Amino acid sequence: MTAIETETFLEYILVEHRWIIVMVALLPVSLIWKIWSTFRNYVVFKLNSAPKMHIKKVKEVQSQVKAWLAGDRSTRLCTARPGWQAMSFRQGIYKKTFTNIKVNLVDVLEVDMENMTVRCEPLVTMGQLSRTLEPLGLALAVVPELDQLTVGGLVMGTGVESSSHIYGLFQHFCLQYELVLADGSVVTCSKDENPDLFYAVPWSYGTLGFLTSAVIKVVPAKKYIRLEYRPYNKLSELAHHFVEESLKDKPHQFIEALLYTKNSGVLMTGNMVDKIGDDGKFNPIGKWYAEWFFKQVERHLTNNSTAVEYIPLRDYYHRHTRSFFWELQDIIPFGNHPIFRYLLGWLMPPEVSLLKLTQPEAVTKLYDKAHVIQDMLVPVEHLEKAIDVFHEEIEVYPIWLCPFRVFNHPGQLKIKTNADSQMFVDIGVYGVPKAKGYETVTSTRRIEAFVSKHDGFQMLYADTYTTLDEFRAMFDHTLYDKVRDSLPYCKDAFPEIYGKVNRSVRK
Ligand SMILES: Cc1cc2nc3c(=O)[nH]c(=O)nc-3n(C[C@H](O)[C@H](O)[C@H](O)COP(=O)(O)OP(=O)(O)OC[C@H]3O[C@@H](n4cnc5c(N)ncnc54)[C@H](O)[C@@H]3O)c2cc1C
Ligand SMILES: NC(=O)C1=CN([C@@H]2O[C@H](COP(=O)(O)OP(=O)(O)OC[C@H]3O[C@@H](n4cnc5c(N)ncnc54)[C@H](OP(=O)(O)O)[C@@H]3O)[C@@H](O)[C@H]2O)C=CC1
Ligand SMILES: CC(C)=CCC[C@@H](C)[C@H]1CC[C@@]2(C)C3=C(CC[C@]12C)[C@@]1(C)CC[C@H](O)C(C)(C)[C@@H]1CC3
Repeated sequence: MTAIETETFLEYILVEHRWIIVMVALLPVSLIWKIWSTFRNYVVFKLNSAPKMHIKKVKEVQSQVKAWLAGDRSTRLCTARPGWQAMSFRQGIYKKTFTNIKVNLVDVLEVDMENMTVRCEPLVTMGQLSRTLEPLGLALAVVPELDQLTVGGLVMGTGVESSSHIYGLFQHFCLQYELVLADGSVVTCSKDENPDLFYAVPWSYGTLGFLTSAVIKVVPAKKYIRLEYRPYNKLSELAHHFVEESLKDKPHQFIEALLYTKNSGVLMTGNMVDKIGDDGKFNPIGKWYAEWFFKQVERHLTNNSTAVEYIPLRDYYHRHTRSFFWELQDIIPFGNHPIFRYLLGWLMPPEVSLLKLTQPEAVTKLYDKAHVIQDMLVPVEHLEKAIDVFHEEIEVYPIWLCPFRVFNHPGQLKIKTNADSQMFVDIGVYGVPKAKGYETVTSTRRIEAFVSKHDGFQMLYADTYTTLDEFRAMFDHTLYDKVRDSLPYCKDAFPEIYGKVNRSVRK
């Protein structure tokens, strides 16, 4: 990485040898935190008190909003969840000036086996949910892979994973939302009840109301994933098969690809199975001693032959958690070394919140200057062209490729076709850019322009450098504006989406 000036000795250690702080302080504290939250979840569940408490907890949210309403309304509203706890690189500066509403709703409320749904409060995490559903033989239709992602963040933002080519984004398999609005009322919405609000909530980033629960579709789950790895040494071939697999009438249940260079990558297709077959080996990739998943996948490229493995379901869902995709290698460079894995692998990964809390200004500057974290969503037919552009502008590998379907619903994600849905690909670039002449703002802006021109979208947990007009051109605000006009006090209480996601309101 580029050298950056540091002011104190502690800062020097944090920048140049961040792993020391991580090993000495963050990993042990993370462990204590994990033990506490597991214990707390267990007690709450055993006492089964959460469903009864839900209405009371929603009333607490309402009374905070009503107190704001009764005041001079000179500030706006956001959740009180501190920025360092959120699963993105940035923290919202607006949290300091807006009135913070405590939405302390952390529980799984109900699993409805008949209707195949789960009702959750917004702070339920993906890890908690997959643990809850697994013993019941169920899973979310799509499980965004990082354990700490929350239902609230995924509903108000978006979620995507390797089964999204079938089920779509997180919003596409959410059936109902319960919200506290700016006038202090509680409403529920679904495709049949308050449909405008229902379709405007996804990608609204908490600018229409506070989510207090969501009903989400679940699917039957099996014990293992049979995963087939297919290496390619030509981008056009990989892209062709990637698109072909995603568009099949009866596609594999999971599709994902990792590109290791512009022309080499591994396509993975998977299906749930109950038994381990004899055409491949059992690989529990979630075990503490297991090699990081993206490193294991890379080996299939070197072997240059198709291979099959059987992976336990939860291990598969959270396969990128232990190494934060490939981001942890910049923080703990020896994190994948066998000695480290066998001795301390069980402590991994460190809590993102603790990493964020202890991140000095100098590291933030370093990431600003010489690190990319972006997910760009483009119609799948532009995959090859997009990789060319990404290679020229950024040159970061591995690249994450995940196909997903966007259904032709009203809302901010407008597709330019009359068909029921359109296939997209999420191109995830995370790492240190190697492209000559890379400059954060100008290069990202060029990529954003390419994505917009090709009817794509940018994921907004990442930094957007678009102007308000460019942003409004990328995301259709017609329904969103209509809903904001119709909801009492909404515009007083919340800024527009852009006001919460643009680079200048985040640090
Ligand atoms: C309907 C339902 C409501 C829940 N409510 C909450 C909640 O309010 N707050 C919270 O923190 N956690 C709740 N949980 C469970 C919780 O999220 C996880 O179980 C928790 O993360 C503990 O995981 P574990 O791996 O330590 O427990 P584990 O012991 O591995 O798994 C959970 C245990 O719960 C049992 N179990 C699962 N579903 C049911 C059910 N419907 N009835 C009886 N037993 C069941 C499983 O058999 C298993 O023994 C709920 C789960 C369900 C299914
Ligand atoms: N695989 C995937 O799909 C991945 C997705 N992500 C992204 O990460 C984000 C989720 O991270 P997470 O830490 O869970 O969420 P965050 O705390 O980052 O919240 C994201 C947004 O949702 C709003 N929000 C959250 N809860 C509520 C609520 N109850 N009511 C109203 N608004 C709410 C927040 O508003 P406020 O600012 O007021 O708190 C914020 O604008 C999403 O944007 C998602 O796209 C990241 C990695 C992987
Ligand atoms: C749509 C998909 C699959 C998105 C995956 C996004 C991940 C790669 C992102 C989400 C959270 C994320 C921004 C994060 C980081 C890297 C990239 C992550 C893991 C890191 C770990 C980079 C190092 C930083 O110092 C810090 C610890 C603050 C962040 C935390 C969040």
